[in-house]
Amino acid sequence: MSALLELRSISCPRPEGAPIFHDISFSLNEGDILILRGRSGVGKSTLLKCIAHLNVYRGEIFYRGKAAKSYGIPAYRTHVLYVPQRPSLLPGTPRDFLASVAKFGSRRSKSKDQRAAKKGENSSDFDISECVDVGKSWGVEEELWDRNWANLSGGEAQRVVLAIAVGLDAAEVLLLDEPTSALDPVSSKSVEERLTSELRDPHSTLKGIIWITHSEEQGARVGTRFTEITPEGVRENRAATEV
Ligand SMILES: Nc1ncnc2c1ncn2[C@@H]1O[C@H](COP(=O)(O)OP(=O)(O)OP(=O)(O)O)[C@@H](O)[C@H]1O
Repeated sequence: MSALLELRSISCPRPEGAPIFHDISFSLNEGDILILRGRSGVGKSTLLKCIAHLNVYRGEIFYRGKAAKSYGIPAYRTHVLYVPQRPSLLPGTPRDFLASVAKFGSRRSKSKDQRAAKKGENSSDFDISECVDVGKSWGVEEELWDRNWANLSGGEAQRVVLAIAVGLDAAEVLLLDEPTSALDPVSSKSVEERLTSELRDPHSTLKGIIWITHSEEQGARVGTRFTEITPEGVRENRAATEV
C-alpha cells in the first residue's frame, strides 16, 4: 500500500542565494502524527506550504501514490489541508473562508457520507454547524464566524481555523503550523485531544497529521514520529526528546 504522502528530495529555492532547505525526503503513513521541529527560520512553515502547493519547490510530492497535480491543485489542497499559524492575515471572515474551502470539497469521503446518513442528513449539503460546534467545544462563540479575521484575537483565530479543518472533515492530511501557539494550556490540551481522537476515529476522514511545534512536551503528548529539519535535510528521531 502506498504512503499517504511521500516527499522525494524536496528543496525550496530562494530568488537569490542558497535554498531555504534541500533534500527533504520522508513519508507520512496512515495514523502518523509526524512532529516537525527545527530552529526558527530553518523552513518548517515553508515546507508545509510546499507540501500544500502554496509555495514553489523542486522535487516530487505524491499523495496516495499519485502526483498532487493529477488531483487538480484545489482538490488536492482540500485533501491535504494547510492550517496557517496566523489566520488573522486571511481576507474577509471565517464564514467567507469556509465557503471557499467548502467549494473545493464537494467530493465528500465515504466515511463522511456514512456519518451524514446516520444523522439523517443529505450528505451533499455542506453544513457549517459542524465547524461551529467544534469551535463551541473550544469556547468560540458563534458570532465570531462573521467577524473579520483581522478583528479576532490570535487565539480566537487559531481555534476558528482549526475548527474549520476538523469540522469540514474533508482533509485526509492536516498540515498544522504551530496550531496552539496562541492558546492557553487548557485550550491547547483540548485541541490536542480533539485532533488525536479524530485521527483515531475510524469514521473520520482524517488519516495523518504533520504538526509543527516548538514544544517538546506537546510533541511528546501527541506525536507518533519525530523529525527535525536542518539546513542539510531531515532527520528522524525515535523520541520527542531526541530532537
Ligand atoms: N515570503 C517570503 N519571502 C522571503 N523569504 C521568506 C518568506 N517566507 C519565509 N521566508 C524566509 O524563509 C526562511 C524560512 O521561513 P519559515 O517561516 O519557513 O521558517 P520556520 O522554520 O517555520 O520558522 P519559525 O520557527 O520561526 O516559525 C526564513 O529565512 C524566512 O525569513
